[in-house]
Amino acid sequence: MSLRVSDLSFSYGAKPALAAVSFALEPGRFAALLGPNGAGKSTLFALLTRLFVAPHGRIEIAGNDLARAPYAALARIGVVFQQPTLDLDLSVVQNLRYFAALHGLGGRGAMRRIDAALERMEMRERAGERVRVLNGGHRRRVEIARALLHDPAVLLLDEPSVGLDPGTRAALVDHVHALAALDGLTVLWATHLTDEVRPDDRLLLLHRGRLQADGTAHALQGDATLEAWFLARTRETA
Ligand SMILES: Nc1ncnc2c1ncn2[C@@H]1O[C@H](COP(=O)(O)OP(=O)(O)OP(=O)(O)O)[C@@H](O)[C@H]1O
Repeated sequence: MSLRVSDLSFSYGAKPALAAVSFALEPGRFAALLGPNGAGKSTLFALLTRLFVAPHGRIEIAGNDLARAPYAALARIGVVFQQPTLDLDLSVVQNLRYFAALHGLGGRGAMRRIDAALERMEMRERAGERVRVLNGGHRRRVEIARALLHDPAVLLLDEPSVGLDPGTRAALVDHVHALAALDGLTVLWATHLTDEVRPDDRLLLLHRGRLQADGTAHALQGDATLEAWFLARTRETA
């Protein structure tokens, strides 16, 4: 398994945010982490990236225990956070070189990886342009290329389509599906939008900090639309 989460719980003070969450993802899998606002998606990502340390439970990334071998585990994970973090005044390639250097990658080896990552995201011909002139979808693709530079086994994306128009969103979802299918990358894509989930995707439904459903999207939704299924499963009972 590329990513294994076992019995993970977390609270902000007295307020529980995640309760006994467990799942495992195999290589090449696109998994949608679907949940309404406040479900606990960002908290789960903060634990997976070790921004927070989980007091309960266990996380394994490509066979490395995040608590016992954090450097080995984090080296196998690529992350695209909800808030864009590119330097708008640097070119695409300068942004990527800076990040490569943070990972101890330099010289020709780094440039080869940068070329390959931009190629994977169909952004190679934009390498010399300032990020400021790129549209939102292309900026997101650069961020994904950056997250792939160190050749991770697992790619985490926290609501990466926020602020993009529907066509651009759909193209980005397609791109990342292709990465999982062609490169054997394990993808965990957090969203609250059901139209980003494909029928064959693994679907993890998170609501009020609990994993409420885990399976293939088409099997979970049955005869309902995914939107109707999602609303029924997450309707607040006051
Ligand atoms: N720093 C914090 N302090 C206290 N409570 C927090 C903090 N961050 C998140 N929470 C609470 O924890 C719960 C889970 O929040 P989280 O941000 O993980 O959800 P989410 O699914 O990512 O939502 P969103 O889509 O709005 O980002 C929510 O009830 C939220 O109010």
